[in-house]
Amino acid sequence: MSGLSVRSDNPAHPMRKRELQTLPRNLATSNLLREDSDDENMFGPPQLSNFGSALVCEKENIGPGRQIFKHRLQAESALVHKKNNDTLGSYFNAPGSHTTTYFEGHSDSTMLGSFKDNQQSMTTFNPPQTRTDSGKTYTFNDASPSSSKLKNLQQTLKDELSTRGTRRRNRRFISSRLSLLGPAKRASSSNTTPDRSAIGDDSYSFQPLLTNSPAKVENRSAYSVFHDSEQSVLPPTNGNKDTSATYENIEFGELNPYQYLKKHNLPTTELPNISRAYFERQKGQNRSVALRKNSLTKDAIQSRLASASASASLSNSPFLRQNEPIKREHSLTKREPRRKVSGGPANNISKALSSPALDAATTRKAFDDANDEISREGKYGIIKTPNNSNSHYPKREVLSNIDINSSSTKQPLLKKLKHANGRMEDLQATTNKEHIVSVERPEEIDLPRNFPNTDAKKHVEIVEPATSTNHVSLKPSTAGSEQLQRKRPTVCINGTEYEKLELLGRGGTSKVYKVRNSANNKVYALKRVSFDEFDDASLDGFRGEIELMKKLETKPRVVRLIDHEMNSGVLHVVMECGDHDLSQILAQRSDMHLDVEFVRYHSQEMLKCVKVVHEAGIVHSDLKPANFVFVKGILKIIDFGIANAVPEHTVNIYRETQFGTPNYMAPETLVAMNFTSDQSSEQNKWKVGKPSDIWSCGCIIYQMIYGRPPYGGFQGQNRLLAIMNPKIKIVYPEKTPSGDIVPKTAIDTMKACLERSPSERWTVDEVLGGPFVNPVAVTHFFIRDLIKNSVKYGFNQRELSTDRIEELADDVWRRLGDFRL
Ligand SMILES: Nc1ncnc2c1ncn2[C@@H]1O[C@H](COP(=O)(O)OP(=O)(O)OP(=O)(O)O)[C@@H](O)[C@H]1O
Repeated sequence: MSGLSVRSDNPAHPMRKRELQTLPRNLATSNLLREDSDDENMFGPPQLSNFGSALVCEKENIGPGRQIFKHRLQAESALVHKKNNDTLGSYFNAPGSHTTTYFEGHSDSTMLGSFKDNQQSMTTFNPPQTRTDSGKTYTFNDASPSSSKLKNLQQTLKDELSTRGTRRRNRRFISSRLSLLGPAKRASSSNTTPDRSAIGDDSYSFQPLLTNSPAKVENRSAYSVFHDSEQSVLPPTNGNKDTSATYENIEFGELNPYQYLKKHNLPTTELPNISRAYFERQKGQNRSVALRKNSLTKDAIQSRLASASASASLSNSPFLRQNEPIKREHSLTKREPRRKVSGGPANNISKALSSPALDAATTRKAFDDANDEISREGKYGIIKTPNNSNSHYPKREVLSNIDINSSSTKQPLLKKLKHANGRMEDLQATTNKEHIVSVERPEEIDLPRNFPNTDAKKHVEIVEPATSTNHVSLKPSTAGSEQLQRKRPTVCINGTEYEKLELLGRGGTSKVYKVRNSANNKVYALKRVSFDEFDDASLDGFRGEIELMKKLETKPRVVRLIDHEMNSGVLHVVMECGDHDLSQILAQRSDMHLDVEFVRYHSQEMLKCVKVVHEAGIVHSDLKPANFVFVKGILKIIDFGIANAVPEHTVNIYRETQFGTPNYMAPETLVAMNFTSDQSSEQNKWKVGKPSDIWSCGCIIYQMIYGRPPYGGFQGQNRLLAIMNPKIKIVYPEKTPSGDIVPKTAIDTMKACLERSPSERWTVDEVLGGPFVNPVAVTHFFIRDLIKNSVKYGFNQRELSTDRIEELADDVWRRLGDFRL
């Protein structure tokens, strides 16, 4: 069952037929058919019209218990938008819909829907089955004889609406174009409606365009005036509604629709039609091209496989592989608008290759232009006239004879060609997967023979020995390192080869290297001292150092001697290698705040080294931070260059030369030297002893706390004079330059080490056991117990001498040391 069913309360009413006959007229006069209605009105909510009014059910006509149905909107929408009667009918008369029962009085309806069998629908609106016009109610029934008329009416409405929509879109499109033209252009556009009489009737023909009604044809034909000479541009349509067919045979050439329109001075209203024809044609062409390219790509793959198996290197050239499967489609390139590229073929190539949006067409054009340039210049041979329009590019057999070495001037262009081909190959490799791009065969060029095998230049051997300049070995770094190793100097000491790795430091007469034993690959420090063979004093000094190191080689706090050799004015001493010396560590912390624990720990380590030397009866006499090195975390003493064995029970020894470092030298060593006028041999000797090393240790502790040695503020010889001058006292600020508080115990220790009188200085054991280096910790319990015992002791011993109190203090102190909290 289909169709619109309108039913009145009285189907036999005489007014019914008449009203039905007047209905189309009402529809025609409704706003739906208004000529000048715009799209918004057309497709928006329907306006109240006569027809719309007719859709309103009068309450009295519906009957008691029935609500007035005012869904004009739905009714009109249904009438306008439903395209077929089936849909329309199903909309109104679908099973279970509310229309049937509505008029049977068994259901109720609201604005949101109707009720049937007490079931409410919130989604389906009741259609306006009853409509009143001028107080009359119409009932549409499928069985009505006017059903066919209604169908026709619906069809007419639909046609009109679609036509009007198309017209509206055209107007919008054209008006936007016109707005771009500016007033003058718009005026001329509108002037494309010339007065026939004024122009001459014979020179113009009127072309009926988009229209459905004769009246519109007449009106619109006024906009379609063309000169005779342009008849072929826009052939007559003979009233054909589908105006796109009018433009089927138009030759656009390289023009786009708009250019075509402007060129032929067509009215802008025709632009949509021309565009439609233009794009329809493009669509067909694209489809055919895509099919052709797909087949070409398959050919290309097969060709590549074939060329890959070929032994000739030239046939493996990407340049040739690229061109082999190419078949030029002349019509295709003709269709594509070509860009004008300035700067010649070279620029074209570079632009094409440098373009981030490199595509097949760009690369192809660069390739073509390069070939064209080669051909024009004629440097590489005679250009053959293309045999046919589909063969414009050189054949691979011809290119195989090109000798790029025959002329140096040819190389840049050929390089460009190769480069372009490489890019084209990459491009094709990519596009082959997509089957959308074909690469065209370049124009045939007859080039000179002996074209070199360019692939041979690119050949890279991986494993073979280097026989050519292009050879690349897998082991360049290994070979390089071997060469470097060979270049490293080696020193042979007592038959053992040592390879010099780096310079660790240098002294007054020596250089110390980090070396590696070639036999066992162990790393050592090698001290190399140059001396005058005939300087007996120096020779004795070096021999004495070696002897001391041998004597102390078992001591863990002395750097271990490995080997030594002395000949030809050079002393080589191999010893265990340290990581950092103490001077490097102090320099690293120069900008840092005072760390008492750091000072305490390194003071301990240093004094332990000195203790070992002193216990061996040796005075180092040149202690300085640089002479202590950390070997695997243990501070060790080095450099016994001016050290001397101190005879047992001897406090001081005297040396004839002074090599010590002034910053850390004890005053007694300087006072004893010949800064006096007396040059006698006795006074010309340096007095050194164990207390001198303690002074040096005091200077190093002072530097660790205050950042510089005690007399570090003096420069040059003034420093020596200041050290010797007893009136110049060493200051011990309570705070460091950076404001850190210096512990009292640290100050006391420094004072004890830097006593001007050697006999008043603490020994190494005293410093090691001192409150700073070896602090004693007490607990609250210990203090409470101490007080308790003291009170008891005092109660019994009312009289206590100072000495007795001192004895008691020493006893407690000793016990605290043993207690070791
Ligand atoms: N065994 C070693 N391990 C690591 N580094 C060392 C070793 N021996 C010396 N050095 C480094 O080499 C530097 C110089 O060595 P050394 O102290 O023997 O020369 P020197 O005392 O300046 O000589 P001189 O006594 O002639 O002044 C040291 O400051 C130290 O940094």
